[in-house]
Parts: sequence; C-alpha cells; structure tokens
Amino acid sequence: MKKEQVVNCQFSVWYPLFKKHTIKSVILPLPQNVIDYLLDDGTLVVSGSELTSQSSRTNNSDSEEEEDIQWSDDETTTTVTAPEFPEFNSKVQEAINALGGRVFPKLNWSAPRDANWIALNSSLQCQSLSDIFLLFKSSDFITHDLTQPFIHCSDDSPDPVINYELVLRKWSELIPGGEYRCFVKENKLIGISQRDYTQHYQHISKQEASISSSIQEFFRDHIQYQFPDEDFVLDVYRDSRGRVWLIDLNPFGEVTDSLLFTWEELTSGNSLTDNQTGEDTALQECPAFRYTTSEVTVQPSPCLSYRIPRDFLDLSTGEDAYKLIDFLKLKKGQQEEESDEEDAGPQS
Ligand SMILES: Nc1ncnc2c1ncn2[C@@H]1O[C@H](COP(=O)(O)OP(=O)(O)OP(=O)(O)O)[C@@H](O)[C@H]1O
Ligand SMILES: [Mg+2]
Repeated sequence: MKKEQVVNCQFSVWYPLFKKHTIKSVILPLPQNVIDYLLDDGTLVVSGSELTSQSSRTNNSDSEEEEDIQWSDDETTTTVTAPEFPEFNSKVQEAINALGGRVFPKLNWSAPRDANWIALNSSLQCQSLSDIFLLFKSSDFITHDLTQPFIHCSDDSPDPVINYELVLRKWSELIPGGEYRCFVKENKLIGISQRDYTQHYQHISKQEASISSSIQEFFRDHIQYQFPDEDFVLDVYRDSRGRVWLIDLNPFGEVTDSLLFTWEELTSGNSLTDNQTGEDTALQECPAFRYTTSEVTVQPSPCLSYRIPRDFLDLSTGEDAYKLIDFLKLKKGQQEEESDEEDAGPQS
C-alpha cells in the first residue's frame, strides 16, 4: 500500500466527490492546541467538568485517626481543569446543531469505534464537544490517525503533510445487517463482505442476489472511475427500501479489516470464491459475496479487547452497589491479612 492511497482516503478528499450518495457531514479543521490536548496522556478531564484529585496518603493507623485527614486545601491537592477551546467549541456546536443535534464523529480516516464502551450511552452518538473529546481521548484508533497514519505503507518517501480535520456526520440509525464492505481492485469490484460478520442475518442469505446486484449497480453508476485510486475499499449501507448509500472509503491494504476475506486472497490476483457455493466467480464476472451463514459461527465483538472489564466500569460509575460492597470487603480482608503477616513475621 502506498502513502498516496492513504492520503486519497481522507474524508475531505472523497466527501466532495460523493456527497450526494453519503450521509450529510461537516468538516472542521482541527486546531493544533486541540491535537495536543488529544495526544496528552494526562488525566482525562473533558470540558465542562472539574476534577479535584488528591494524592493518596498512606495511613495505616486506626479509624479514629483517619477521621482527622484534611480533605481539602493542603499542598497535595491539585485541581485539574479541562482546557477550554471557546472558539472551536462554538464552531463544533454550530455544526452539531446544523446536523440535527446528534452526530457521529471521526478524524481524517477513523472513528473511535474502540471507545464506545466508555460513553454513558455506550454509543458513538455525540451532542457536544465534550462527548467527542471523551471518545477521542479513549480511542487507540484516533491515536493511530494522529500519530502513525502511514505505518503500513511500503514506500519510503517522506510522509505527506496531513491537515487534521474533525468530521461530524449526521447521526443515522444504521442497522448493522445492512452494512457491506466492498473490495475494489483495478477499478473492478472483486469482493463483497458482510460488515458485521460476528452475526448471522437471515435476510442476507435470502436476498443474496438482489443485495449483490444493487451494490454492483451503485458501484458502476456512482463510484467506478470517479475515485483518484484504482484500488480501494468501499463501505456501503443498503437501506430497507433497497437504496444503497456510501458510508466510507478505505485504503486497499492491511490497515483495513478484510473481514470475511483475507488480504492474501484479495491481493493474490487469483479469482475469489463465494463462501456459499465455493464457486469461482471469474466465470460469472461478478464479485464474490461472503456472509456469515449460521448462528453457530456467531463471534464476540472485534472491539472487545479494547474494553476494560465490566466490573471496573460498574465500580467507577457506581452502577452496581453490591460490587462496590464486595470490593470494599475484599480490600479490608487484604489489609487484615497484611497486618496478620506483619505480626507473624520473623521476630528479632
Ligand atoms: N453517521 C452515522 N451515524 C450512526 N452510525 C454511523 C454513522 N456512520 C457510521 N456509523 C456506524 O459506525 C461504523 C463505523 O463507521 P466508519 O466506517 O465511518 O468508521 P471507521 O473508523 O472508518 O471504520 P473502519 O476502521 O472499519 O474503516 C459503521 O459501520 C456504522 O455502523
Ligand atoms: Mg473506514
């Protein structure tokens, strides 16, 4: 994969070309101080909130003495305030309002898909800049865009200069069973994969032929030969009325998930096979279509490894009081064990 292919797949490159066929969006340049804030590893504090942290003091004394701890105004107390970006904030809010009040945020290439668990609604839906910051600061995918967008590229030319952008897309309730990823090589649609391959959707096997032909028609009429590259990966959505929409464009290479294909197959030059029939598609002149065929193959979400254990989340949000009680009991038990060990230690 070449650096130029990555450059061409930036949102601001393809959106003006295919505006009519995709979700309404607004692109805002990302100021340098916002980029610095997103890359800063410090305490996560988002705009509009204030957190007072106190460095913990080790105190092994009994409970009466613990009551004497001063919880404020000593030199160990620091107040962490979220940085404010008033001008940028008002531009973002204006754009969110213009898009109906709820948006799906991205950077030049990626959305913070690995961070949706951290949001209160467990979703990427945002209504304010602080919602966006919370997701972006928790996402490895966003850090990837900011720090190493060309990591999988094979050419050793200097990295092109990137103008970072915040992309706000109108929030749309997309049904995961309607999403497909299409692999285009030398301007030919060679493969279509169900996007949410962890689930089995009955309607896909029932409507396989019509889904495939509507995607092929969409590609031929609106995309083919109109993108600056001849190799790329296109994400589409087929709505309940059978209309196909463009969701995203991605580089043709390892950086993009090949879903139910492998990159070896896609780049080998050999013709691909359908998963259903195992038939070679070269003779039929149509793309190989792959989807998950039975409930047995249902797999865990691919983003699961990015999350923290559910117990931690319940504890931090105070959602499960019983877990908190168990946790405190466990802590107390550990402390008692430690002091027993100290008492039982070697006597001098
Ligand atoms: N405007 C939107 N409103 C609601 N959900 C959306 C919207 N756009 C995309 N999504 C959902 O979010 C998912 C990821 O979106 P998108 O493909 O733009 O992210 P990405 O970071 O480019 O993903 P990938 O790394 O797989 O290329 C989509 O599959 C879709 O389910
Ligand atoms: Mg993408």
